[in-house]
Amino acid sequence: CTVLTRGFCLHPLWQSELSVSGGTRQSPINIQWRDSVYDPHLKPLKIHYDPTTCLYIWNNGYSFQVEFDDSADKSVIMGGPLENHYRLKQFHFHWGAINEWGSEHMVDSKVYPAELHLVHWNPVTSTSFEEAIMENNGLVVIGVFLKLGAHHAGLQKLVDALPAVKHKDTIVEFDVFDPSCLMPSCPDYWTYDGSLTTPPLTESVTWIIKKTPIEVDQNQLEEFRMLLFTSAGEEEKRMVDNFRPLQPLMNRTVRSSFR
Ligand SMILES: NS(=O)(=O)c1nccs1
Ligand SMILES: [Zn+2]
Repeated sequence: CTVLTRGFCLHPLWQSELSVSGGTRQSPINIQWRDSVYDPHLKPLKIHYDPTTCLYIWNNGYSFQVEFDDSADKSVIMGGPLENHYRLKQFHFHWGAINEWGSEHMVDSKVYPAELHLVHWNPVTSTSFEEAIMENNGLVVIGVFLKLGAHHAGLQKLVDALPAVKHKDTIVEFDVFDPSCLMPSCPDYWTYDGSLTTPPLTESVTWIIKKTPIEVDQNQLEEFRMLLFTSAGEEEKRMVDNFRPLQPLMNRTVRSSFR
């Protein structure tokens, strides 16, 4: 490991990708509450997820990901800063080796042990997720912070499936799950224009970061940390610290939906 930040080695995936050359709207960022601007025109976010669109969970070598059937407008979000509806494609998490770090975004330099990303694409301007990745504002990712606290019953169904996807490129069927159960009840969010935080790091994301974290317990976080970056038969490398370092805000303003 050649790059040390926060006292640990960066996963090779990000070592070479620390900053996309010429990037002006990279993610994640540190959200400075006092610099965010309340925008009264921001609407409440509307979320309608159909639990039967859930397909499977798989380990893609840097997180575990739950994939959805996005062939129709069944699991969609709209409102908020959005001009039209967006379809849910997948959700995944980023987390640390210990509870002291793990999230990608920060709030006033406060870091959380983990962060959930719900990834959506714009079916009005693109014909597929893969195409939307390359479109300006082709994607919307909702970020939800996880903090150490009470057991999260909704998350536990997901956690119970993780041993089946311990190794990279393993997959397990996972049907009927409603990710709305992972949303905090507080409607408040920040929003800003950014990028994917894993390759291809394209600057196509409208980020919506929920202000209030959800609570998960120690055992649930430790189950995340039992996953592996490595495939079966390879020398085991625990899947931890799979987050990208902070990127410069540059010429961007973070808007808030709340005063
Ligand atoms: N971590 S992220 O949600 O920005 C993402 N990267 C690639 C596909 S979705
Ligand atoms: Zn992510």
